[in-house]
Amino acid sequence: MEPTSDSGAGSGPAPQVFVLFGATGDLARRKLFPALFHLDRAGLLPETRIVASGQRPRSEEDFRDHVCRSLEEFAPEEGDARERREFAAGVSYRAASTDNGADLASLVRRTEEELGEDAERLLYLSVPPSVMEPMVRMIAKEGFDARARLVVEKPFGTDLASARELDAAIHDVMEESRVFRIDHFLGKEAVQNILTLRFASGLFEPVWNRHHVGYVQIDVPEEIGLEGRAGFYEATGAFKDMVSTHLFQLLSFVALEPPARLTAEALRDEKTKVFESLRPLDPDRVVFGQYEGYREEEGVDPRSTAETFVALEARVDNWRWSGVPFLLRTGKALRAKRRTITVGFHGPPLKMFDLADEDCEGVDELVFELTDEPEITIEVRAKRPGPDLDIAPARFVLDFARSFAGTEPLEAYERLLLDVMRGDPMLFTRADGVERLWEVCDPVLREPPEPIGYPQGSWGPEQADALAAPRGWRVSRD
Ligand SMILES: NC(=O)C1=CN([C@@H]2O[C@H](COP(=O)(O)OP(=O)(O)OC[C@H]3O[C@@H](n4cnc5c(N)ncnc54)[C@H](OP(=O)(O)O)[C@@H]3O)[C@@H](O)[C@H]2O)C=CC1
Ligand SMILES: O=C1O[C@H](COP(=O)(O)O)[C@@H](O)[C@H](O)[C@H]1O
Repeated sequence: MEPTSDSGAGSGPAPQVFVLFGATGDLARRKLFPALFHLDRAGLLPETRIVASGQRPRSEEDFRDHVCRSLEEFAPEEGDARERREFAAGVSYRAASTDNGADLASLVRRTEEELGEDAERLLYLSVPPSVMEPMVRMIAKEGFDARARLVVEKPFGTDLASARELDAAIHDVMEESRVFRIDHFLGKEAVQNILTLRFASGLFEPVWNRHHVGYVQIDVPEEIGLEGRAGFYEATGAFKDMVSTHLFQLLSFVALEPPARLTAEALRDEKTKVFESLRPLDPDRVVFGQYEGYREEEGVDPRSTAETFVALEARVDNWRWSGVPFLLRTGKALRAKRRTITVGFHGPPLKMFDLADEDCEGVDELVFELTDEPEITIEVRAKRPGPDLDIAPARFVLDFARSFAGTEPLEAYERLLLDVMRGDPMLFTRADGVERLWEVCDPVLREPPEPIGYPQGSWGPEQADALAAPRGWRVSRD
């Protein structure tokens, strides 16, 4: 997707000093180093020096080994051992804390001088929510902010008050146009296809409303459990980790009105209007769960009430969506990993064929699978080949492989890192939208439901199925 005007995107990005706070963490090893490595090998990365930082001192050699191991584990298909070592050799490491970043700051200045005077500084905050605001203050104190772009990882505070404090701290040191609040789900190819399908063709928009759509489901079950992130997860939980962030961002792409122009501000204005129209959540329409065995995980409080599963119903109170339930679900240690958006259309108004009553109630579903190689299908009914008029479910499949042979999709972080370097904020979230989302979530934060236990490998607590009645969760039906 190419922005048309106010995004600030230029030609090729300038050389970058990429300062990664939280470089010893899970996100860095799982996604960020593999993304940078891939961009580098694909020739898409401008000349870049990575300056990595965690709170504990480590030797540079030790950290480079850590980078190589991360690449081996999370990008096994990419390059060979020599290329991994060469990439890691370009990474430097300095410890920094929220109180002291002096060593790191002087390394960044030296690196910048080596890279030349047109070098740009990119500060990436991949640290837990509790550390964000003090880290921003430290960055200001050490003078890191000069000419920098700042990338802030979700969840952007943990409630309305803390989000406002974080924004205030950021705006003390940097203007909003330099701030990139990253939600990597918006970098996924299939998510951008929601916009193209809706607005680059005339087929869907006329039926994209309450008259034709019966429900929307945004369903992101995960098979993985804690993956050693107890510290982060105990303080954050599934609701703030996934729902108030990724799942609501996806909802905004499904629900937004056509922007007047394809510019970053016009698109983000429309997203914010969706958030403004969201009804504050009703805790009676929210189910929390916790997988059995969670309390025995290393680092978890044996009496923890952290939720590892959330299912809820959201309502967008505007003329387009009035009466249409938006059902959101996510959780850890579930039966399958999926990231699926389903738009369920009303069935035919009259029973012409010999179908059961429930089959007339909306099996026409448009399904987006948010995989790196996007999959978009439409579930309808068709005649089963043969002598009788047998009706059976069948699907249209968007044939990306044939339509776009020879092209390679970018993984979400790859795409978004490039966007930051190009100065294009279109796929990043804005402070007003984030603050409104915390208002919408406030009733649940104040009155969180008691998490209900569920077996690992299941679809979560049964109580979540009632939310999606009568048809149930599409992903559980597959
Ligand atoms: N993990 C994931 O899959 C995803 C995570 N995110 C977001 O990324 C961010 C980081 O998450 P994740 O990597 O999982 O978290 P981790 O807990 O795995 O890592 C946290 C990182 O922050 C550093 N850190 C913690 N406290 C301090 C401090 N007081 N001063 C300096 N550094 C500190 C840690 O350093 P040290 O190791 O030295 O303690 C570590 O490098 C979060 O905002 C999360 O929401 C977003 C998308 C996906
Ligand atoms: O932000 C997060 O996202 C991941 C899921 O991302 P995906 O791209 O692998 O689907 C989730 O596992 C993690 O808990 C969360 O912090």
